Amino acid sequence: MLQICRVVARHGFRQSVSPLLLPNTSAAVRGFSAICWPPVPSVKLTPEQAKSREHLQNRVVIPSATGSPSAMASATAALDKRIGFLGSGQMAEALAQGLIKRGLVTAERIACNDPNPVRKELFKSFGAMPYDSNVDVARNSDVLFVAVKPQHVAQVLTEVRPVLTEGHTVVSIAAGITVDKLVEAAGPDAHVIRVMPNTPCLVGETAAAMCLGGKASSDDEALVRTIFEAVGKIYTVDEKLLAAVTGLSGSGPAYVFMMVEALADGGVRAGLPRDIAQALAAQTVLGSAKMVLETGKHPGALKDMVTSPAGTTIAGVHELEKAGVRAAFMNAVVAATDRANQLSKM
Ligand SMILES: NC(=O)C1=CN([C@@H]2O[C@H](COP(=O)(O)OP(=O)(O)OC[C@H]3O[C@@H](n4cnc5c(N)ncnc54)[C@H](O)[C@@H]3O)[C@@H](O)[C@H]2O)C=CC1
Ligand SMILES: O=C(O)[C@@H]1CCC=N1
Repeated sequence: MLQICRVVARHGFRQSVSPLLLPNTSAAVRGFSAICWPPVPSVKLTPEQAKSREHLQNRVVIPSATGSPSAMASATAALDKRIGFLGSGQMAEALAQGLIKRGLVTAERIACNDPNPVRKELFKSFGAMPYDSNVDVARNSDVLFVAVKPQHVAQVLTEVRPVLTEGHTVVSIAAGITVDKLVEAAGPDAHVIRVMPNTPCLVGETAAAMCLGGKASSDDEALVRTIFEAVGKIYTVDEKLLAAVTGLSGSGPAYVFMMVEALADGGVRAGLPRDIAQALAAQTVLGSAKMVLETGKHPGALKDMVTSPAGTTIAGVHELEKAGVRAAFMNAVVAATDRANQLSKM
């Protein structure tokens, strides 16, 4: 606890806690609520649980840059590359805006095209450079993101193929489109990387994975890593695992947003105002995810730390188990993975 206080003093955080906010175990990692409340657990702990919690309270907490645009912008050095987007839809927008916020590229070094003028206007509104053709985007970029729906990938790559050079790194984010298909459309000399990102790029917290194809080199890989590490985390995996990545983290934000919405609905059903219910739900997901990442503990052990005998949490957990929530999440990931595999075969 003393160490947490020192970190707080160093970073100049102020305590601002509404009396409405009850502490949860995530608070110890977040480093805010834990300071405002003495470590009085809301549940009785077993000696083992108390020890785990003591361990958490003694951690030095380094606050993340996420959440404050200015902090995010200073977190990353600028990249000396121009970035292009073939397709300026949801995922392209999340990535482009995330990269700008992190200060990796300035907006005018982002080129884009889209047949939908509304999308081009939107990109223009945050300073990016819309072009009238995919070829012009390719000519004005070094890293070329293929951000169209899977069924349009071959067409746009075939279009830009004549202007692709050694200097281009072609990055497809399309679900299910294999490296072989990308190389077939872009040409055997293309430096091709497949990435499966997710929309939290926008807030610097993507979970992404990539694999290399064609003439992609370790320099291309390092470049793509730099881009995605500016907006989150990226892992290099075998291509055969990318469908599962798509099912888990590519599609995953949708599952989590549904969970946040449902938790908030539960809060409203139990009498909370909507805005407070939603804020508590989202912060609970954020804090719990940080506890998994920062403590390295098994999620089951962290769950046990919240769950006191005959207490409130186990009553809720019992309902989730009766509804088959674990199987539902597993089935969702497997169904989305299967769909990604189907797309590969189309
Ligand atoms: N939305 C997400 O969370 C994620 C999406 N992806 C992948 O990203 C790709 C894009 O997905 P979204 O952004 O969600 O779709 P989207 O539909 O929002 O964006 C695709 C854009 O491509 C444009 N487009 C269509 N034909 C074009 C052409 N010939 N040239 C240039 N642009 C063209 C469309 O007008 C549209 O604005 C997909 O392949 C998807 O699998 C990957 C990870 C996450
Ligand atoms: O739903 C989709 O097909 C895309 C791929 C991963 C997330 N969204």
